[in-house]
Amino acid sequence: MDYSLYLVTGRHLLPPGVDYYESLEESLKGGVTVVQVREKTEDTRAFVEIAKRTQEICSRYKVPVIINDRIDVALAINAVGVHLGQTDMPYETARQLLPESAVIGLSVSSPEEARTASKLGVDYVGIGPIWWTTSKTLQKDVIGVRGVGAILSALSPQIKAVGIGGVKQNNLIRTLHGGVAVSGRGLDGIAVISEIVSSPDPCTTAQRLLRTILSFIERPFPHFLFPPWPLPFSPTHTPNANLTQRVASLIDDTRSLTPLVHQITNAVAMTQSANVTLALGASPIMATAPAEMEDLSKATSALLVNFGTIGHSANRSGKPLVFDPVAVGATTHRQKTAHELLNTWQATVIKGNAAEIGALSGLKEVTSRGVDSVGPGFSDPGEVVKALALRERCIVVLTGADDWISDGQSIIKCSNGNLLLAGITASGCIVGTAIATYCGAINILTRKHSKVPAVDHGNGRLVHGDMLLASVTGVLAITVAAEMAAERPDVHGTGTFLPALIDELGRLAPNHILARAKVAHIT
Ligand SMILES: Cc1ncc(COP(=O)(O)OP(=O)(O)O)c(N)n1
Ligand SMILES: Cc1nc(C(=O)O)sc1CCOP(=O)(O)O
Repeated sequence: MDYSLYLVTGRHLLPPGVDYYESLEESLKGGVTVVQVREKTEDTRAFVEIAKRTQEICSRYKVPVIINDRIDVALAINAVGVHLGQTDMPYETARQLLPESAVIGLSVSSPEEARTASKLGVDYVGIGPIWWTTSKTLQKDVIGVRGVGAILSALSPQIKAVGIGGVKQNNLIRTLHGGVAVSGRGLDGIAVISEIVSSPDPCTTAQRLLRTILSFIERPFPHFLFPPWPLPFSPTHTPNANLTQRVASLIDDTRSLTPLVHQITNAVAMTQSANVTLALGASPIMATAPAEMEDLSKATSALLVNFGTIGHSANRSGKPLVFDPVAVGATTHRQKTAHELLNTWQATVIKGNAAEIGALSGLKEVTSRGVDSVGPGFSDPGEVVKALALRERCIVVLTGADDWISDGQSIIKCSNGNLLLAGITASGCIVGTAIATYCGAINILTRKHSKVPAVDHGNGRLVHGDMLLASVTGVLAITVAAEMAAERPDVHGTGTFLPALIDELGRLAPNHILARAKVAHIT
């Protein structure tokens, strides 16, 4: 069975005047790999008739047919198998009634149901509902892509898995990219009704869906979010150059690339963030009107957002998205919003202090007091960032006395900085600004040198370039400049420190990084 593009039929959702069998044939031409006949209102005789004709058409394309719920109909037409819900006939009974070779799938919507399905030894599971859908009245909560990840983590690796519920072309990449277990296991396919059935051109729609699905399922780097291919940034870079050398060069390159960095941030941080962007040689734009987000996402190099709902445009345009979950642990509202956001768009980098990263990770070692962190700190901060990076499929940056950065594989510890940094407002925000600036610069460089199109989801990547390097560079730029500022004779406290910091960021050069950076590659 090839589960890549699993069509569940829905005759009630066909466009007016479109014949079901013609639409089915078009979707098969487009590459649908398995068809489930789902009839909720027809009587048995009509169901059998529809299933039989469906099977005749599918057999011409060598595509297997599965029957929804009804063992008797599956037996009547000698279907390849059945799909059962949690309240349908028990799996064990269906197994006894059906031929040994029959494929049996089960719907699951929680890790517990996935563990039960694993014990039963079903052939595949349908995981959902991933997104909201009107194709059926949902009895369960939407699980989101992170729910898919949790279910896949609980599922036996032998059991195949398709995702279902509200999957459309515009959320397919997020679904496949985000719906991944911590082990790196992803979905084996996507099941859809309306996106194909209601399409005026089911063949083209199926083709497009399949192309994207295959780019993820056959992805060459299954465990990497950002494959560490060598990036020929400039003549000063060699693929094997060490991290500090590459950071130093990126700081230099950014001044000539002048990335346009879109930032949606707190009023208190806005001026500072804009000044830091300028000092790093980039260009800030602090627009907030929702109506201009789509246009801006095409022109900008990166987006930094604390709380907002505009991440989709950046994802669609293939631009890096830095998420700063400011004080996420401080209120239930912020926690709910952060989870909703992370469910619906893909962050490239999440940056936070210990309380923010702890809240997103569900850890209690550090808690929030407003925007600040209180508590003993994490016993193993490297593992905390690594685990969150794996879960959220992005880079995670934990700021503090030491800064910890991980892409889910490597853990990097940076130990620069000065206590005065903690004394100015929005110091965390400006680290986000610097990271977004370097993500933007890397995005420009990668596109320029590897000649990838503006948006290329062909190989399952949302953004191109080494965003781990960008994150380390952002952290080092601020912390090294902070050391330089604090050492100046004209700096006497936080009041004089802030303008000095902007000055030092403005003159920050590769030699400062090379002389001062304290970077440890933990793994
Ligand atoms: C592939 C796939 N996954 C899930 C379902 C849902 O099945 P079920 O829970 O039985 O709900 P109904 O389809 O019967 O409404 C499915 N049909 N296919
Ligand atoms: C049949 C079905 N089962 C679901 C589940 O979550 O178990 S969601 C769903 C409907 C899928 O249709 P569409 O692709 O149009 O959203």
